[in-house]
Amino acid sequence: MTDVTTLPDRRLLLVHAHPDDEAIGTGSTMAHYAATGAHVTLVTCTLGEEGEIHVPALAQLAAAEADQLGGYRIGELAAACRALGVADHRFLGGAGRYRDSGMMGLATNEHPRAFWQADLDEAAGHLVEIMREIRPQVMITYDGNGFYGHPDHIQAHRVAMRAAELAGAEGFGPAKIYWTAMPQSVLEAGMAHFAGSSDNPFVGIEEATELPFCTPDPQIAARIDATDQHAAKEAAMRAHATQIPDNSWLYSIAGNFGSEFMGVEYYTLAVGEKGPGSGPYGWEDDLFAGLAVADGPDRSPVGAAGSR
Ligand SMILES: CC(=O)N[C@H]1[C@@H](O[C@@H]2[C@H](O)[C@H](O)[C@@H](O)[C@H](O)[C@H]2O)O[C@H](CO)[C@@H](O)[C@@H]1O
Ligand SMILES: [Zn+2]
Repeated sequence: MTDVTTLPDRRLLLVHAHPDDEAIGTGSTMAHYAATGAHVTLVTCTLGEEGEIHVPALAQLAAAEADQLGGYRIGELAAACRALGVADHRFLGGAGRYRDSGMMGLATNEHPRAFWQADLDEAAGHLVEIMREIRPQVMITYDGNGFYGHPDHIQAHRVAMRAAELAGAEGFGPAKIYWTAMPQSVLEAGMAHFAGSSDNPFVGIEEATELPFCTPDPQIAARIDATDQHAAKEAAMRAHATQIPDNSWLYSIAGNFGSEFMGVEYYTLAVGEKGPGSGPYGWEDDLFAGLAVADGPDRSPVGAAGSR
């Protein structure tokens, strides 16, 4: 059990569904806050047992074969966390407690240990104990649709929000809760890039507004430009080699539909007061903006110039 008085002033908790999500959606944000002295805790809810395998030599690890992909992805995730400079990583309920449910509608959703089948309060209880220990001021997870509708992402949202409610009732819930998002203007500028990516579950969609993860620009609360950390994010994504082949749609997502923007990540604010921001919609450039710890000694400016 960590003594919170020994931790840095700024403490960020991220709740993700599978090994790879942390890099794709929040890798630069994690690397930035780790590099500037905040304590970053990553909680991953499953081992990703049902994932595809884009490394031919590992094909027999698949769920329908040796069913060893989950264990292998523990190693990929450890390498990704090293690349991001994040040392505090936990699996929700311990490694292997909750199984990857597979894509929505598949029979794997019904597996008795599938995260999609988890008892909400039991799963949230594991996260409450991490919040009790770390006392994060800021939490990041997904919106109610899980960003793109995957059952484990939807469940991660539900569990994270329930845990924050329970922790809040005991006085140690996060003051600000953000959900990952992509602004409509960014998606519209990169649709051609997105349409040309591989293994894309949304292939054929031509209008950005038809993508489930499209958020109108005025609803975005924070734009974290950690472009100086884009190499760390790319290294973390490469660590997830079984999941993210070179031309994967996930590189489009990670790079905001344009690899030159790999270091910029966007969020809506679900809980808490938005702090000072800039631009036409007052986007924050720091997730701790408005909190007493925002001006801590280890704070360094985030939010380079940059148009997206
Ligand atoms: C980013 C993410 O959530 N990845 C999940 C997802 O992977 C997708 C899945 O394999 C699908 O079949 C592919 O078409 C798609 O390209 C993948 O992104 O779902 C997996 C199974 O639940 C999960 O292991 C993976 O981490
Ligand atoms: Zn995922």
